[in-house]
Amino acid sequence: MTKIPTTVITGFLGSGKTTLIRHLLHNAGGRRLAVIVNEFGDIGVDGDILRGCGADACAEEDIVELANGCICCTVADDFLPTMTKLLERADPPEHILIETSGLALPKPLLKAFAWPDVRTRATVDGVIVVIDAAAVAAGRFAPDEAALAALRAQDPNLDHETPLEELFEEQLGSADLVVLNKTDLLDAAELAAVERDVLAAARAGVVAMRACEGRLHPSALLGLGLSAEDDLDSRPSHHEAEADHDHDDFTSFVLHAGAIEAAEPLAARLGDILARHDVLRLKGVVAVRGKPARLIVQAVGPRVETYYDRRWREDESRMSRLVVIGEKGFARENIEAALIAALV
Ligand SMILES: Nc1nc2c(ncn2[C@@H]2O[C@H](COP(=O)(O)OP(=O)(O)OP(=O)(O)O)[C@@H](O)[C@H]2O)c(=O)[nH]1
Repeated sequence: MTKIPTTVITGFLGSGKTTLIRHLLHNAGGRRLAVIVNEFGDIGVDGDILRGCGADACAEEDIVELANGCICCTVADDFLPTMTKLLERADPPEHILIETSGLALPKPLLKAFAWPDVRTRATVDGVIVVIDAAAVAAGRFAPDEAALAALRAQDPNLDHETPLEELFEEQLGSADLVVLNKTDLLDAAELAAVERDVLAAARAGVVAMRACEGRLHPSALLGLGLSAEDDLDSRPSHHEAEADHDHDDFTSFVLHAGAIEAAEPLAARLGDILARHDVLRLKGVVAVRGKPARLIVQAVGPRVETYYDRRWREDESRMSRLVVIGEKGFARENIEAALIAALV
């Protein structure tokens, strides 16, 4: 039996995974694709955005959400049944894309491809790690050396890595191909420096492709034919010994609100809130009074983007909902209060 090639697309929160998949779906060249989308946070935004993009390569039912937590922790309960169902379809997809949550450790997912139900019918074509080149250049994944030195002076046994740095390394270490995304936000010298640092942290032989909004030709991303599930030992992991990794270092909440009066001031208001608080990611759907379409809100670090995607359906209630993700201990009450005040 021919195995269905499956591409795992991973990378930190907001690096551009959904954007890259949207581009793939619109340029699939007749190939029938299915997408499994996993998100951190209690509401699915990415699946909704992908379904809203209306690409021919992928019907709405071919986009499947795994919403019960990070894919690396729910492999047996969520991923395997979903994948098996997809593979058992009378008319299975020609290629499967899996978007992991931005906080996922890819290795437990790769290990699932060794399970008998999956192994005989699917193979990991390749692991693509999408990198927010601007966030790397801004030092978001690098430790604050001065602060760490001070902490270490108090406690010499201190773990030397921050949660962000560790996750970044873990994802990068699993890559077959690195997409250096958001190149529009950097100049040539900055980009070259990021590329050098990223490749130094990846496995030997891994190449980086530069991209803006994930716009790469599908032939560069799909059909790598690497059977990554047979090559797990070369992918280092901090969590090899942990059966269950519960993302203790990160947390999220969902904010529900009514329709807002006008879209224009929202981005600036959100930008202001994000400049004052340590939010890693904010995204969701906002209803604007009198507007027939949904306003999508996206923020990665302090950068905010808003755009209308599709019309509200008759059966949908026109409510706003935002998911907010940060490191554990972030000022949830203050952020929540500020967001409620901004969503008017
Ligand atoms: N400037 C710039 N923005 C980009 C680029 N690619 C994506 N973005 C924006 O970055 C934000 C996050 O993009 P997504 O594709 O949702 O990122 P993601 O990795 O799927 O996010 P999570 O699933 O939350 O981890 C959105 O506002 C995108 O429009 C790019 O190349 N340049």
